[in-house]
Amino acid sequence: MSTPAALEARGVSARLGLAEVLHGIDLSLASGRWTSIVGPNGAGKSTLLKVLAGLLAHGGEVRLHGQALSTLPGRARARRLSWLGQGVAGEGSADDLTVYDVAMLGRLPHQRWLAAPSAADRAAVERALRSTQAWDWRERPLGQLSGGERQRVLLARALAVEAELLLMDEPLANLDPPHQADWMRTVQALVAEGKTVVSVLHELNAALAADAMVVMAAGRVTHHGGCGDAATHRALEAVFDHRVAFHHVAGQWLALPH
Ligand SMILES: Nc1ncnc2c1ncn2[C@@H]1O[C@H](COP(=O)(O)OP(=O)(O)OP(=O)(O)O)[C@@H](O)[C@H]1O
Repeated sequence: MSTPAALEARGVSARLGLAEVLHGIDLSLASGRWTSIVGPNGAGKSTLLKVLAGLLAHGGEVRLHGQALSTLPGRARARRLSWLGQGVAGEGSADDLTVYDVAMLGRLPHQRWLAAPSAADRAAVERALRSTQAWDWRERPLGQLSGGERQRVLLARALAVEAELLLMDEPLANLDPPHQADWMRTVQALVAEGKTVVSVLHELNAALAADAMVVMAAGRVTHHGGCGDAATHRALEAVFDHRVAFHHVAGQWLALPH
């Protein structure tokens, strides 16, 4: 790639329980671009994203703009790298918090210990909640929201960090079509500002709108290339048992299952 790498994985392996689920992954993700990670269930996509975020013990090395992630102090890493995980309702201790306070959690890496939020923190939270159209619910507890509403609040929390790099695991889960389109516009705006976005996506058509795609199967990267490249489409066909076909419609690639 001609653009510099925001994130690099070198010889990365990872275990969950007794099983090794990532095997020798080498990857270089371009800065200022949106990369989608796709592959069948169990391929290791979420595990790889957690390793790239520094959230999971692993073999090998992950570098953020050339610096080993393991050498970055936690707060500095949390300011530079924002994480949106799979927010399953009822599993989080945040359910009793208001929407506003959940989004404010995204500002923790910017705040001094026990300090009250600054005007900049409050402005970032308001911007983030407004951009995901969650501002009107700011007084409601997270636990009382629908799945899609909750997802928009968790996205706002990730945006409120205002990090240079955003890692998102299935960000479109539970979102209705207009809010999926809004998410894509948000990502495009972030990339236009020079930020780097990496997202695990099951929705192939959304994933094909990215700048680049990482295809995974059985704990390995089988392909990394442009979303419009024939080689990328062949790699997707291979990992999905030749049950997807690609069509170029109205200026964009669509993948249809068959
Ligand atoms: N605690 C665990 N112990 C052992 N294996 C696990 C554990 N958790 C997950 N795995 C296995 O690790 C592999 C990778 O899981 P991962 O969640 O990274 O896959 P994924 O590509 O994100 O899948 P999906 O598309 O279904 O979300 C899977 O085969 C899964 O069964």
